[in-house]
Amino acid sequence: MSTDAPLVIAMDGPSGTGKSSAARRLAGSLGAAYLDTGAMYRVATLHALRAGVDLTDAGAVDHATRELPLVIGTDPTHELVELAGEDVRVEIRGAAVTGAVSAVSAVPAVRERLVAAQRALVEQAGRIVVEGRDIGTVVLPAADLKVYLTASAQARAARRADQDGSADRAAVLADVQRRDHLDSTRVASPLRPADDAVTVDTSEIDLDGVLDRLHALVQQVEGVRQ
Ligand SMILES: Nc1ncnc2c1ncn2[C@@H]1O[C@H](COP(=O)(O)OP(=O)(O)OP(=O)(O)O)[C@@H](O)[C@H]1O
Ligand SMILES: Nc1ccn([C@H]2C[C@H](O)[C@@H](COP(=O)(O)O)O2)c(=O)n1
Repeated sequence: MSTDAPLVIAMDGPSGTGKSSAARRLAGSLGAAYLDTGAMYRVATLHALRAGVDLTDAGAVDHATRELPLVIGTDPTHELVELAGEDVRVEIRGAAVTGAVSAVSAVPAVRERLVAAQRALVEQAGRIVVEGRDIGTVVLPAADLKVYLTASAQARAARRADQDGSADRAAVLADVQRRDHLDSTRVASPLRPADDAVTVDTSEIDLDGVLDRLHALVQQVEGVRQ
C-alpha cells in the first residue's frame, strides 16, 4: 500500500495520558499530518480571556469567539499555533488558559465551529492523526482507527508535575482530577471512549511501548484494508 493512502486515526483520552506525544510521533512515522484539537480550544479560550468576557456566560463566550483568527498547523515536526498572526504556542499552555479551557470548551456553539474547522483540516490532509476528547465519538465517527488512551490520575499527575517542574504534586493531581471531572460530565460532547475504540492504558508503559502498541493497531487496520 502506498504511504499516501488515506488513513484517519482518532486518539482521545484524558489529560496527561500521552495523546500529544504519541499522536505526534505516530503521525511522523506514518508520513501523516497531526492535529492537536486541544490547542484549538485553548486558542478560543485565550481569545475569550483577552476579550474579558464572563466565562460562565455561554452566550458571551459564543459571541467573543465567533470571529477567531486562528491558524493551526498539521505538520507533526513543526508546531504552529497563531491567533491573529501572533505565535501563542506558549501562552495557550499557561495557567490562565489551562484554568479556563474547560469552561470555554463546554460551550456548544464554540464546539460546533471548531468541529467544522477540524473536519475541514482532516479532509484536506487525507492521512492524519487527530487527538482530543471527542474525536472518535463526534468529530470523526468513521475514523479508520480509534484509540482511547487512559492512565491512572496519579501517573498522569506525576508526568505533568515533571513536565512543568512542579514540586506540589497534590495540587497537580487535584487539577488533573478537576479537569477530568469537567471534561467527562459536560453536556456537550463529554469525554468518553467511542464504542469501537481500542483502549490503551499507558500507566505502566513508556512512550516507546505505547508507540509499539499503536503501530501494531495501525498494521491490523491497514492489513484489513488491503
Ligand atoms: N507512556 C508515557 N510514560 C511516561 N511519560 C509519558 C508517557 N506518555 C507521555 N508522557 C509524558 O507525559 C506528559 C504529558 O504527555 P502529553 O502532553 O503527550 O499528554 P496529553 O494526553 O496530550 O495531555 P493533554 O491532553 O493535557 O495535552 C509529557 O511530559 C510526556 O512526555
Ligand atoms: N477535542 C477536544 C480537545 C480538547 N478539549 C478540551 C478539554 C481540555 O480540558 C482542553 C485542553 O485540551 P488539552 O490541550 O489538554 O488536550 O480542551 C475538548 O473539549 N475537546
